[in-house]
Amino acid sequence: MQPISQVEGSFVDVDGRYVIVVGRFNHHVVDSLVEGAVDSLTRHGVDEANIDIIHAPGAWELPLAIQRALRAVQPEAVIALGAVIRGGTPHFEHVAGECNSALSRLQLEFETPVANGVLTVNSIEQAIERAGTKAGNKGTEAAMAAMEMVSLMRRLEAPSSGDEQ
Ligand SMILES: Nc1c(NC[C@H](O)[C@H](O)[C@H](O)CO)[nH]c(=O)[nH]c1=O
Ligand SMILES: CC(=O)[C@@H](O)COP(=O)(O)O
Repeated sequence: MQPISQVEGSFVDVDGRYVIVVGRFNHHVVDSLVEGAVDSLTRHGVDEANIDIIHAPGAWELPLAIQRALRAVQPEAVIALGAVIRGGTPHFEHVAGECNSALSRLQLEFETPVANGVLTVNSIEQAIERAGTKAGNKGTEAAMAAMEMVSLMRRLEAPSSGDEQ
């Protein structure tokens, strides 16, 4: 039986341009997500000159900012960072739900990895736990996913007509 072909991304394809788009709301938490993402990219060899950071007011505005960045910058990947923390009204559901749905749609529409580092949590404590304390750093995780997806996309590149073997 032929071995099943397996393809996965690595962390050595680091010559691409990365755009980090940040929802500033709850910035004390989000700042730690940004720090984790930038640290992860640079420690894996991404040149700081190839990292752009774009700030939007909040998670609701992330999709539009990302769409514009995808068109204008044409990065290898986008890393979306933010912190949506449940309050006392249904607003959380709309902000979190619409943001996540749009990130997924943009990823597919532009065929560009949009790593999701947008916290959607029930409390400030949960947010702090996921921004570099006991539950890790979602910014770091999103950057790692972005680098791996950049590598995987390159390995899955649809061969152009001249490349067919
Ligand atoms: N409550 C949170 C928000 N709310 C603000 C919205 O994102 C948006 O900026 C506003 O509705 C104006 O359009 N944003 C977050 O990122 N996190 C929250 O917890
Ligand atoms: C995610 C939100 O919009 C939320 O933090 C706002 O809080 P509230 O629902 O109490 O207005």
